[in-house]
Amino acid sequence: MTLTPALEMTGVSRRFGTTEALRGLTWSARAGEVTCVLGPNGAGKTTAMEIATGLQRPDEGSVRVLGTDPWHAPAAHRARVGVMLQDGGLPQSVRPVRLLEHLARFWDRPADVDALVMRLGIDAYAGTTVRRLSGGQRQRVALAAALVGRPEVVFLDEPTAGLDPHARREVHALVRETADSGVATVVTTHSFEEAERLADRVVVIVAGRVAAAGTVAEVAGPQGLETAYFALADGSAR
Ligand SMILES: Nc1ncnc2c1ncn2[C@@H]1O[C@H](COP(=O)(O)OP(=O)(O)OP(=O)(O)O)[C@@H](O)[C@H]1O
Repeated sequence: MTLTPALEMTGVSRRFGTTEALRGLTWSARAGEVTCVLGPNGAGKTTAMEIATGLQRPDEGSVRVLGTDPWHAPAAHRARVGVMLQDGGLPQSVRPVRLLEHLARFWDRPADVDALVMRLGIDAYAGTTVRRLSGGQRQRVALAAALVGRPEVVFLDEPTAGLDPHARREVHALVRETADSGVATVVTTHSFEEAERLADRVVVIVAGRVAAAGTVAEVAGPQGLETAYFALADGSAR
């Protein structure tokens, strides 16, 4: 495990017209750890993920992922970063296994597609095009797509939203293993239970700023994560 964070965001601001989505956001994530990002709807979590993956440019502040500014990063950097965003962005008319095999060819040392497919239960609907999959099935394909390149840093935006309990358990195990293999694994979630179960570190974003960050025990304190979260979210008015 390295001491230099795999991700460092310092003083990042991002405006959309009059909306200040991020207001001096400062946080980091380390290799070999699951960092869970919590925060109310509209707090800026997705914007932070999109900036970290180079899809958006911050108006102010500094961003380093594996030591590189993601906005100006070359293809070789992007190959080291996996991302699963909300709404997936998957091509619609392809069958899932074919899609994953296609994606795997972009990398020198991809994950074993068959193993990933079995692991996430994608084999059960291998013959169905992405368009016809349920939300949860599509979610699992998007997760597999984020991991197939064996990234060093992975951003998973609400990877278990809408999943049934079995799929959620499998995703949790896969997220844990991914982090244990040395990957900096950043997971946004609205579930306290998920954060308590998965997170090595928690970052709570409220109104575009970090309201608290640390281990689950540090952020939760004696009253538990849920109570601490509501105190933070209610205490930081926009
Ligand atoms: N492209 C955009 N144009 C205008 N406003 C935007 C855009 N993207 C995000 N916003 C606004 O920025 C703020 C932060 O949005 P963001 O999606 O990052 O929040 P979030 O924490 O991911 O929310 P959720 O939990 O609902 O996914 C919101 O007020 C949102 O309306």
